[in-house]
Amino acid sequence: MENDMTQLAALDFELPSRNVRPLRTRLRAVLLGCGTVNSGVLDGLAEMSGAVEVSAVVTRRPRPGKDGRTAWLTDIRDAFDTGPDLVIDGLPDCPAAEKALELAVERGIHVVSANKAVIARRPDLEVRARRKGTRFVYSAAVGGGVPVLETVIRLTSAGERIARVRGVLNGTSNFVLGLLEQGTGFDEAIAAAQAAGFAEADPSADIDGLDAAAKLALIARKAFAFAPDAASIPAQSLLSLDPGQVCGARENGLRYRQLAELTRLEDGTIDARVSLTALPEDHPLARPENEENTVEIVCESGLKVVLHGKGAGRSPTAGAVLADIRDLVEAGEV
Ligand SMILES: NC(=O)C1=CN([C@@H]2O[C@H](COP(=O)(O)OP(=O)(O)OC[C@H]3O[C@@H](n4cnc5c(N)ncnc54)[C@H](OP(=O)(O)O)[C@@H]3O)[C@@H](O)[C@H]2O)C=CC1
Ligand SMILES: N[C@@H](CCO)C(=O)O
Repeated sequence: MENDMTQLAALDFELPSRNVRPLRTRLRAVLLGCGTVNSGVLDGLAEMSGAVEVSAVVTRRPRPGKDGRTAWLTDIRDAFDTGPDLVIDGLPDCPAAEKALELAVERGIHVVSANKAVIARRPDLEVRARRKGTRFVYSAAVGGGVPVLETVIRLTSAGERIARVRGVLNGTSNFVLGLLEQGTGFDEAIAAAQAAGFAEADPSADIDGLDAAAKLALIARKAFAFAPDAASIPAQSLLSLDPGQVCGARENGLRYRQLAELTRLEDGTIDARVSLTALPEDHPLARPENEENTVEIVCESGLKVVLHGKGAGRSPTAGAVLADIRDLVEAGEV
């Protein structure tokens, strides 16, 4: 057959380039943590045409003292004393992170965070930031590079009522299940997820479904204006599965997935759960491989949106953090 592609006439239209377009404002930022996520953010900020000056980076272990205009510190309060407009939180779930976000909100500093555990546990921080008129955004906290919260927000802004959100929201558990299917042992599989930078500082959060539950709590805020307690969301641990069961299921055309689910019930209440489910291998939610996430959003109108992509790791997650930063700078709020 001849080439059957339609030739489209090109209009004179200049595509915007995010890399070269100068941003309107310049802001001072503090990076909390410089591990998997924030090391990628730091690299990305260097390419933002000088729109963001990093006044300090805080890590747990000391690093060389000063790098250009950036101070490398181990004390979070010292970093706040550099007078940031923005705090970029790439800390693990820990009391220091919770205190840092409290301090940022108290001082009227904008927050971009990837720290779903802390944000889920402390809905008051977002509420207080909103009252103060400062940004408190966390796109990277759910789905890594997959725009889950962004899509939910967009759908509700368009007047859609969300009925259900369901999918694989934890990259580590998916990665581990994939290795178990191939006969790898549990400990080895978790160690591989840690080495790849997918797992939480305490990987039991991934394995026991707590990370997925925290993500459901954040989705519920945007989908239903409701802040459930993530700790009360029932979650089934991967440890309840025998690795042989995972292998055996695969041989029979089934794939175990850690499924996170949020449903608006007829009486208006919200049901949330994280469970391990053996799905037929051609089921759309069986599709994510390795650290990928797949999420289905169903609206009462019948509209269904399926999102799929890398749910964890340096580059996709840093990309989502950088997009939040760029939105903030472009909005000219700093
Ligand atoms: N990794 C991923 O794929 C994703 C992670 N997230 C979230 O992003 C956040 C960061 O994750 P990730 O980058 O993987 O974590 P890492 O463990 O790679 O990095 C954590 C960083 O925080 C620093 N740190 C830890 N505790 C303290 C403390 N008490 N005071 C000062 N600094 C501290 C560490 O310092 P040091 O370097 O000295 O150890 C390190 O630089 C977490 O909340 C995670 O849930 C969200 C989406 C995806
Ligand atoms: N530990 C998380 C990081 C991304 O949120 C995961 O594996 O999904």
